[in-house]
Amino acid sequence: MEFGSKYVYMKTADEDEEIEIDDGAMQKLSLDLKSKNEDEQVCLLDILDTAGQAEFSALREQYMRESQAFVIVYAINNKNSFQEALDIHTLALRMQQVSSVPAILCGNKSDLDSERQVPTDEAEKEATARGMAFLETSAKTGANIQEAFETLIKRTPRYGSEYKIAVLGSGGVGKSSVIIRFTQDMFVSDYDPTIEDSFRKTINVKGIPKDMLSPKPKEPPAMKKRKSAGFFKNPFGSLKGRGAVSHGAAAAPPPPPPPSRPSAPSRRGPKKIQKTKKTDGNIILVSLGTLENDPQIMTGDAVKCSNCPAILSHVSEVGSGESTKRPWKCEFCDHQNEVDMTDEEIPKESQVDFLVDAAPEASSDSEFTMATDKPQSQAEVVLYCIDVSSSMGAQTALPQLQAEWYALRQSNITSVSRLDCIKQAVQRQLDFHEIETPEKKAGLVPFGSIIKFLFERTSQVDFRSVANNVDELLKLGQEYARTETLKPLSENAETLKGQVKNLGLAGCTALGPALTLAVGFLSKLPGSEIVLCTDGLPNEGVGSLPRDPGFYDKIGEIAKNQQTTISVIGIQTGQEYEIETVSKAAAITGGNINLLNPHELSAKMREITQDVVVATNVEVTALLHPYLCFVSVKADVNNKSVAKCTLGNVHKNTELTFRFQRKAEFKDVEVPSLPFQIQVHYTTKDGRRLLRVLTEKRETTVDRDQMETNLNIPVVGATAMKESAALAQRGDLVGAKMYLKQNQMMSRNCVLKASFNEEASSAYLNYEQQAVEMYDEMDDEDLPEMNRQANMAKYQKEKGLVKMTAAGAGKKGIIKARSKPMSSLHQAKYYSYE
Ligand SMILES: Nc1nc2c(ncn2[C@@H]2O[C@H](COP(=O)(O)OP(=O)(O)OP(=O)(O)O)[C@@H](O)[C@H]2O)c(=O)[nH]1
Repeated sequence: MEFGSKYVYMKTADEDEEIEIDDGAMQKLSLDLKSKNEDEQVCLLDILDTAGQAEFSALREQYMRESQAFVIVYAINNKNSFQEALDIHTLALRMQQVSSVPAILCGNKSDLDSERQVPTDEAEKEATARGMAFLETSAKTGANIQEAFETLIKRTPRYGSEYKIAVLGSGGVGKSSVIIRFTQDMFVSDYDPTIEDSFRKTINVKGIPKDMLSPKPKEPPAMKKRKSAGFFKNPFGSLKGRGAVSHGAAAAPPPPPPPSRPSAPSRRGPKKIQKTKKTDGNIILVSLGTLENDPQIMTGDAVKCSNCPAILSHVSEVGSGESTKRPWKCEFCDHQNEVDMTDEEIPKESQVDFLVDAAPEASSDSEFTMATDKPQSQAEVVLYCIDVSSSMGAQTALPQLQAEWYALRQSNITSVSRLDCIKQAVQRQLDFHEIETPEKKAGLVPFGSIIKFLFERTSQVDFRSVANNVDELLKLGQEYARTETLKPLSENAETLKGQVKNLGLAGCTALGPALTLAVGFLSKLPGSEIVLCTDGLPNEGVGSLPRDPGFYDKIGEIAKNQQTTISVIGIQTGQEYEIETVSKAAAITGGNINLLNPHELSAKMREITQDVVVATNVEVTALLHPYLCFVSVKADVNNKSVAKCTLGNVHKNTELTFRFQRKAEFKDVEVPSLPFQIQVHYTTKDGRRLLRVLTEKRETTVDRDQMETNLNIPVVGATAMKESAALAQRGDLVGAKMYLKQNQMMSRNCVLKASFNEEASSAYLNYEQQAVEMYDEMDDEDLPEMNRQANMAKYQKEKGLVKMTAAGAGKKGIIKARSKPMSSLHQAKYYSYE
């Protein structure tokens, strides 16, 4: 549990001041970061860790165009990676259409000198000839890591304190390791290929040459276009056109990058002034991904107050007395309880777990007996529902860079079909699961005008007569679950991969029926997942668009109730309405929604599997002291101090935020501190039902200054963006913009009052950067309002924002710190992909 401010701000809704905000473009508030030493500059590095594997290289084009400076990495014990590093440099120059670019070539893994394949002098000579700086580094020992980034900064023209840097190089050379060593001073020895990650770090650099400090006053193209850390993964960003789509035609050259928009609004009328109440730091943020961690289970049951929902915790004061009748005055409602517990049974930590139900024994007489001997456990099944309708045959031209890259490697691929991309992506996923989680069961549900279940064997589903009836389709799915066999990947991965390979195009798009059948099939397998891959033009049976948009809410609810997650991988077609409608089902179940260029499919598939379900059937109760009430969450009708929400499946990155304020009727009561409690009921992967109780006590204040100076900017920022996105999605774009601005102002005050505390300012700049981008999207008059609203989905769901906005180094790397090493088998397979 994290709070928006160190202090609970004790003002009621009516009491606090109003401010006036205009709806003009959101400006970056110039916060000039100054170092105490004159010859030193504060530099805020926004570092992008890119994918090394060719599989993910479609995104490189964007990095290369939009970054200001590059760290190009090879491994000294890998000759090929050196050659590739040089090729990457060549492409970077070509993409930026310049003859030189700020870059440093890093020969990483210098600690492995005995395996050296690239002589130092050869590499240095090449780097010098190409105008790059050069250093040999070791992420393992830390040698030259800091120096590498400082050297790069000294060669990069300074336009404000922010530097956008991309780290490029082949797979496995140590790009992520170099960044993690630099930002967090640690070394991660396991290998897990990166898709894309962002990190931030502020450093002071001495001795930046004068010509870099006052470069020509032209804005580098890079600075405007590249999204900041954390928002580069932009599922809906493609609405604005990324990559070119052509139907069956030969490769078309990609469109030129969109010109950067002037920041001043051009067509808008005079600025509107809005009066609004000041916002505050009364926020609680709960990261539910931690449910994955091993629970520290208390002996005995949770002890409840007999008057309110509170549970006895480490902040409770339990009097001494006979062991069976010890007094406990509830810190929430003041009720005098008598409890029967020993000192050992009183929680000592702010977070404790209680066992509610042991894992059910596997029984053989369950209604659905799967054809394996093992009992079906949680999160063990993933169904890929794959659209094979004729529109999936449309060809997409490869992005320019990727085409050049292939050309460089003597392959003349210039375009691929949507279905080809999906096939490749699913095959990779099967490979991945086969090695990493061989016990997992996977099945394919291709759909066009016919629907098949491709599990151990192939069955064509006879759904025609019930194509327009959700209940009948669900039933049919359930029937198939009784008869169809899903075998673990260790036994049938090869068969499945063969089936994927042979998928062919087939007529119309019975998307709704296929999805319903899949949901029906999984009805007795809580924690399972459906990955729906489609270009989103459903035109047969339930869910046909535009006839039946309500279907997607309905099927989403059904899936959520049975604890099935639906994720959507939508292909960019220009028909965004359809895909957004289909995606509602995913939003309801807490699944991922991605709309993307076909080239990014495998990356997305991988991302989905990395964002695993950590707990199912999750129910959260948040409890405030009766002096306080929740704002804008569904609080208990009779008791505004209790909020409940049912979340279903929870992923590693699921976060909940609550806002609260003082109740008007307790305006004059003085109280030095107040308790807060979050109770989470959840089912673990091994089937146990647990209750996690988080309790904290916080000091109060009525002094706005004290509350503001002690803000937790990452928490405030993350909440502001989420809530603002929610407002925009509900159609209140103006309210959303005001809200964002207001929080920006409050956070800025914090930084100013905290007298330029480095951590706070760096956290602020990070938040501001993201908020300005989000604001610009809401303000984008080139986009229809509906699309602007829809764009906000990504902000609402944006993962790891808090980690990203954390002061100083982005903490994402730590989250990424791989819990499980990738097997050497997987690595070998991974490297062998063409
Ligand atoms: N000995 C040694 N091993 C390193 C060093 N840097 C990275 N490694 C190891 O090399 C492997 C790959 O490192 P990563 O940082 O994941 O490589 P990457 O370039 O980000 O790889 P992709 O994500 O595929 O692009 C890991 O097992 C690291 O522990 C180093 O300086 N010395």
